[in-house]
Amino acid sequence: MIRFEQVSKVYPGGQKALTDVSFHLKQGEMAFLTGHSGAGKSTLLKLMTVIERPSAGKVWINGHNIADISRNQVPYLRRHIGMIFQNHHLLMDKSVFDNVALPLVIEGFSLGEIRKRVDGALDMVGLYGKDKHSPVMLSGGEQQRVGIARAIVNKPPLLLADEPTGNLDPKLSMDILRLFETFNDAGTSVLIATHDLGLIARMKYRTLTLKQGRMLGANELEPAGPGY
Ligand SMILES: Nc1ncnc2c1ncn2[C@@H]1O[C@H](COP(=O)(O)OP(=O)(O)OP(=O)(O)O)[C@@H](O)[C@H]1O
Repeated sequence: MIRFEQVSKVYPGGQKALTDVSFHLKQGEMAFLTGHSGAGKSTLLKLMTVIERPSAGKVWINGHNIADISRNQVPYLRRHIGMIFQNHHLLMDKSVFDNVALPLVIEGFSLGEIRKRVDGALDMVGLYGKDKHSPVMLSGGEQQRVGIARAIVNKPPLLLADEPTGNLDPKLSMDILRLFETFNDAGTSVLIATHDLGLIARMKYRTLTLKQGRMLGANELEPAGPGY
């Protein structure tokens, strides 16, 4: 699903963000990504979504080596990745429905199909019936769930979450994590970047730890087979 082979990233200006990072997130796996501030977590996520490209090494996403993907093809790759942000990036002047529908509108789905899928996604995150609300009328936890509904509405095989529980209390954070587990149980691969070590400790998932741009203890890769 995601495979990094000896990936390094040096930003223009010489700032080293990642050094020789190798790991593999298997299809259907759920894992945490953690590390101190500045350890390189966001850079890793930016490489997965091709916002940035590696300075050295290989990044494989859904079987594609991103070195082979032209700028025009990047949006097609991103359609297979649901991205969830800490501040959820909602459009506050649009309804909950419009926010969740956005990826489907971009993909050109019919209005009937959009209605069906948005209802389904809102149901999954426990917000069925709130489609006409404005996000400003919702609590922080509900807004975060709108962001999650938007990320899963086109059923991507991979979900990436960047500090998805950053602004939430422990109970709401746990609820969000349980939601990710539901998607994972249905076969979606999930990678969650978080500082919240308490949350990680309460769950049973593999934790990828970055320290000053290096991945701790995860550098043994099996040979790449088909489907990487
Ligand atoms: N666009 C950029 N240009 C130059 N340096 C950058 C850029 N983005 C990140 N860096 C540097 O790369 C290193 C890793 O940053 P990154 O944002 O990936 O860390 P992080 O683990 O996500 O941190 P945080 O938890 O604070 O968000 C840092 O030293 C940072 O200053």
